[in-house]
Amino acid sequence: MLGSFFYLCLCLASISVSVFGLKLDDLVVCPPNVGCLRGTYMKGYQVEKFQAFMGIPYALPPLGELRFSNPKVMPKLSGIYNASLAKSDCIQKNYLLPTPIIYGEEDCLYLNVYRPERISKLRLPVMVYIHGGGFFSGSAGPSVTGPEYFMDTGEVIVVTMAYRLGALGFLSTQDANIPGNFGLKDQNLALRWVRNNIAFFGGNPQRVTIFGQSVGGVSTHLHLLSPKSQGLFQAVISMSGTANVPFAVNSKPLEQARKTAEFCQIEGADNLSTAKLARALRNIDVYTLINAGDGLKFWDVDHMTNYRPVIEPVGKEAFLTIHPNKLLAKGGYRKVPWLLGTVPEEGAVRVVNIKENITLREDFNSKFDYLLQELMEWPSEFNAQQLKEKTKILIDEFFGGIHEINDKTVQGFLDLITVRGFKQPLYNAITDYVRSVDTNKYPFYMYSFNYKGPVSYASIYTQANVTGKYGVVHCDDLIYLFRSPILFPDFAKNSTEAKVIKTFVRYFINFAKFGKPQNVPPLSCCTEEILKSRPEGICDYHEFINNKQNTEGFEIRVNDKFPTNRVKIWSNLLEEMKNF
Ligand SMILES: COC(=O)/C=C(\C)CC/C=C(\C)CCC=C(C)C
Repeated sequence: MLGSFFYLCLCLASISVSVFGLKLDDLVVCPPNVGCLRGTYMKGYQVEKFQAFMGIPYALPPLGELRFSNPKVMPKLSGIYNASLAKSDCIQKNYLLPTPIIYGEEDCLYLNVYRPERISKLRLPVMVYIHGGGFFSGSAGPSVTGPEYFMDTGEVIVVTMAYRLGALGFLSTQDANIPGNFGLKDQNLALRWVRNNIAFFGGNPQRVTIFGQSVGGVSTHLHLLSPKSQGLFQAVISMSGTANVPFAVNSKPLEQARKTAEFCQIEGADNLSTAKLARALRNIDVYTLINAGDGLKFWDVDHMTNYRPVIEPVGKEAFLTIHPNKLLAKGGYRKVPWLLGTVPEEGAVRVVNIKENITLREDFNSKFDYLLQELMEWPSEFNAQQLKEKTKILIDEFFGGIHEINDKTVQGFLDLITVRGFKQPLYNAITDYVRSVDTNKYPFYMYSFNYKGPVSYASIYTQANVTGKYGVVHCDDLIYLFRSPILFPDFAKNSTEAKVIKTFVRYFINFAKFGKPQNVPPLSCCTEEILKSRPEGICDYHEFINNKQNTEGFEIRVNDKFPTNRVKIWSNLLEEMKNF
């Protein structure tokens, strides 16, 4: 009896402060290199409570000289740090909302750790979430990225982190003065924090899954490609974003840094040395800096994502030194269990507001060919004549030859952005993978979240309530993974949505635990031959879909349909994948 009492104390000593084996306080955790953190209890969605340690600093505040610098490890905290409150989001101008305003803080490099109330002696799998938001917006906080549904299971530890956004996260002079990729380096440092400290919360640092949505998905894929992130995780879930999307890499960062400086009224912005440019940009008021990003827009809020990851010169601290497309084509990255996710109407993230806002739509239609061409982000090697011809092919294919967004053509517009922005990159990422990796040894998995519920992000993207009108849109799968009390009301506990949450969260947790989906219909292994043999499809994937006929109201089935013909139209237009 006494023996097991001491054994229990020994286990608990690593996760909470103890004196002579007596726990002082469950809510105080003291990782030796971090210092002591006092967390709080939060209410679960189905369970009574779980523990939250929020606003933990993982890097020095990136202020003053540290603005546009690689993140620096946070020194050990003294005393007992109050980790019971979430910190502000990273300062951002959120172009995803119909009226973008600036909010948040420049001092924002904090992370949140959530764990079940009762921790077993077995270390729990850890799931680290990287939020999306186009590299210019998003939140790691519990009012948008609430961990309640994961905590209801009592089976995992969830970590969310904030990372620098927009110019502060991604502006670059492409040299040592402002190397860029700060947002990704922040994520990397947060992952290092998890590896070094999560055991003190009861987590298993050898069983870490990173998952992210949209540019969070892009980020997860980039971590898979970057040697800097080697050894920091054991599985990856990339939702609605891969490293080869057209908004993943900035091809002209220095030009953009100079333009930003010009819009900040910095004198001589276009010919200052990069050292002087960096000094001047470090001294600019943060609101002026963020508003300067508006000057980079060619129309309304487009391109939505201006500040992006960059290819850095080779160096000790570089995160990405080779273009992701090259790495993907060569298979030059680590092989860990990989789950890819998508939704049917990804393109709605931009299309809904253009269609619903009459002023915007009319303005778009008044310069339709020009704006459509610009939106497509063609590679710079095509000349004006080629672009004109390629745009015509798109208008014929997706708009039935009609040069206008209207009720008849809107679905075509939606399909166009969906395929160009998300599905063609997804298909290419898979093609590259099956070409270069033995998928019998290193399989990957895919899901499509098609469940149509009573709320939708479509109504967040525009002023009107358009839930359902555009189908299942970009971010809608998040509704069933994270509680977002500032965006959506809670679902009734006995609703179909509550069941979807339980099932979808379980799907993710099983992947984190076992490296593959469990207790769902099996998928056949994806090979190059299978992919090639399905001109109207893709390899098998799990589809989450409504089903009024069964008691659950939804089902998971195996599907293989994909807009492959349109993917190929794009691949031809981009002159990619000639031999596939
Ligand atoms: C939550 O959303 C995100 O993280 C991502 C974005 C806001 C980027 C959305 C990107 C587009 C609308 C552009 C798609 C790209 C082309 C059509 C070239």
